[in-house]
Amino acid sequence: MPRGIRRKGGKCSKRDNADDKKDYALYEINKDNAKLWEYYKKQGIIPEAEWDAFVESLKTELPTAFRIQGCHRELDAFVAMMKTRFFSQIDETEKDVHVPKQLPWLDSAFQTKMPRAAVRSHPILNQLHNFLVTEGEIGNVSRQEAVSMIPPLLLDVQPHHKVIDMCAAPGSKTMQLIEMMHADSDNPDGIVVANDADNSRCYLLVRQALKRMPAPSCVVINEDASVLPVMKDSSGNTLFFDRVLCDVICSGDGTFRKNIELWKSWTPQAGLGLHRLQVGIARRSLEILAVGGLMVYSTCSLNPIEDEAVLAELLRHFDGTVELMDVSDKLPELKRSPGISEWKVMDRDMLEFSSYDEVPGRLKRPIQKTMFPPTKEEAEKFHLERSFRVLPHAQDTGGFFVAVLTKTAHLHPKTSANGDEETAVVKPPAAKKRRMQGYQEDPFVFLAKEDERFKDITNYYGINSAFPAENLLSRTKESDQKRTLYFVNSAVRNFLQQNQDRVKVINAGVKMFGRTETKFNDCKFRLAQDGLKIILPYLEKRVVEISPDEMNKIMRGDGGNPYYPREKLQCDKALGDLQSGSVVLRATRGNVTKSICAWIGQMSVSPYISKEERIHVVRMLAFDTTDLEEEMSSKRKQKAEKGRKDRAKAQEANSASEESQDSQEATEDSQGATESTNGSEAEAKNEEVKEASEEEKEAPKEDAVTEKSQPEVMEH
Ligand SMILES: C[S@@+](CC[C@H](N)C(=O)[O-])C[C@H]1O[C@@H](n2cnc3c(N)ncnc32)[C@H](O)[C@@H]1O
Repeated sequence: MPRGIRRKGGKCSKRDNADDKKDYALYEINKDNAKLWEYYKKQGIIPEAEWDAFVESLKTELPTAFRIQGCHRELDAFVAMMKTRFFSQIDETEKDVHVPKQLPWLDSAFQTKMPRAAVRSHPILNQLHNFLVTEGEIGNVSRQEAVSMIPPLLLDVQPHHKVIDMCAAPGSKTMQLIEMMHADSDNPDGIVVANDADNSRCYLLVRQALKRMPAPSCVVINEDASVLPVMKDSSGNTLFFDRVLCDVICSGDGTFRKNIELWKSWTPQAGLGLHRLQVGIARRSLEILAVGGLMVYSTCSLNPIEDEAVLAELLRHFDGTVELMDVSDKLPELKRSPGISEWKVMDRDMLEFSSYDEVPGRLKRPIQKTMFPPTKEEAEKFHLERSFRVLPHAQDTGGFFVAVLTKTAHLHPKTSANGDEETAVVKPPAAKKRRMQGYQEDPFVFLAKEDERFKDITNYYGINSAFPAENLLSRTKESDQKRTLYFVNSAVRNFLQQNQDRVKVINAGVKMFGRTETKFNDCKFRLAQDGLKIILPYLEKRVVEISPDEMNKIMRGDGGNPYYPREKLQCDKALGDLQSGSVVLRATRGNVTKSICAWIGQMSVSPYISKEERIHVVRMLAFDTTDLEEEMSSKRKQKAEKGRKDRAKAQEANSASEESQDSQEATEDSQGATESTNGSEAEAKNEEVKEASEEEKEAPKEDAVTEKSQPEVMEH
């Protein structure tokens, strides 16, 4: 099944996986596919001398790779702590035990082999594993394939750029784009638009990327990228992007090492069925690219039909206004193979055609003219050798294809009456817009200047006048005042104001103030940890410095009770004059400062952050967290076990209805690309219901009269 495609309803793929897993347990999977070997031998992509290494590598399990997200200020301290605390303790002389190695082309990323059995039997590997999971939950670590980190690195994203990620879910590259944009500031001027055609995968992106790394610069939209509507900039002109990431849906044959089910199913049809959509998405990407901007086209397929053939068709269509860039000097440590200008076109039965004229009528639809290699003259102009492949055996990774393109002029420039060339024309999509499905999102409503809510907030927290309050919004149809307030930067604000009726917006904004109802304070809004980094520089009240020791105590709670008695804390004096309610506690050790949202009552203090975040704070302030990690890991296991049992029960109950889907699913082939755009409405809705209930869980109880009524500590 093509990468990024989910079969209708998602049920079949889940059951297939379950069956596959059963199969793997009983039999060794046969890592062999005659068509695959024949196809790639004929393409000449792998030098003869490297063929055996290539085959061997595809058959070996992919190492685990992870990246330390660089947009938290303590990147260096974090990496140093990880090396001392874990890497230096690992004894490589033991069987199957490896120290993670830095990726040659990215200092903040590591790759290692961590077989389950070794993790189970070696405490230090177990601790490292728990650490990666905990830090992954709060966005400090991202588990991501090594090669998948390459495309954003070649986009050279700057803080002021307008960036769009055309096929973004589940969002690992979107996170990198955001991270680059936020390298120097928590509130940069640029925008990252993350788009995906699959509605439920948009919510997956929100959950996996933005919940972990909330960013005021990011907006998630749900459109078919090949027919993306024209969007407008703040002046009402066509919106062009400085950077476009086009990491398209593909057959995924670079992922054999990870997706072992591909061994059974792969045929050349996988690539043939996606070529047209890939061209469509990439063409639209170039149409909305600004002159002088960069676009990266990437796939995790080694197939030239999905790679060079798509590029050749783009270069043909854009007729000299678009060029492939020579990026051989970028990421110098990355071993790569240059793109090719000649390749073979074969049908699913391995029948080979040397030109489109040879293709019989019955195959003229699955095999398109644009799949064939360029003519000699075209090849000289196109420089397809500037694109590149990363072959799995070159650096023990997955396989990947990347090309960087730039635009030198608009294809259809529009000339104004006085003769000056205006920006260009981006035509509305040629194809009819597909009817998108999914949950009907509430609108994004910005706070009016005179809004009473913000007046209360300003007085209570001493927010200085430089804070851009006009960038606060709530999600509501009516003038419901009781809602969470989110913050976006000015670029996202302009985007929403101009485009929320043009494209389907799924998500934008960092939670900054949550509604709280207590009789004890004058402000009905508490600070939310997600938005703290942004608002902190503007807060003139309710920020309390405490010692690292006291921060450690508060994070751990008092014998498991999250409400830490004030009488046991030195900082009680510092808290003394403050009215009960939301505060920021700040502690510094060395060059690490940690600020967290908390709630102070008459008698106690409690942190208002997730468990993972509490462990992170304790760790970064140089305290041992082994006990906390172990406790968390055992809770995770219990939860997973319960989930497994619940799923098994549900599966039993559903088995009858699943049977009836079999025949329908058997007819699905690469048409799945179209179906992927439909998503699953029910799934999306479920997701939304889940989000809503999470929100409720977080909300403090109404009108408390006792200490107990303080907000519940979040447990994600
Ligand atoms: C390879 S995945 C993208 C992976 C993502 N860039 C990342 O790094 O996490 C391809 C994505 O394309 C989406 N997709 C498929 N057809 C699409 C279309 N016509 N327009 C936009 N997205 C599409 C799929 O839903 C899938 O999420």
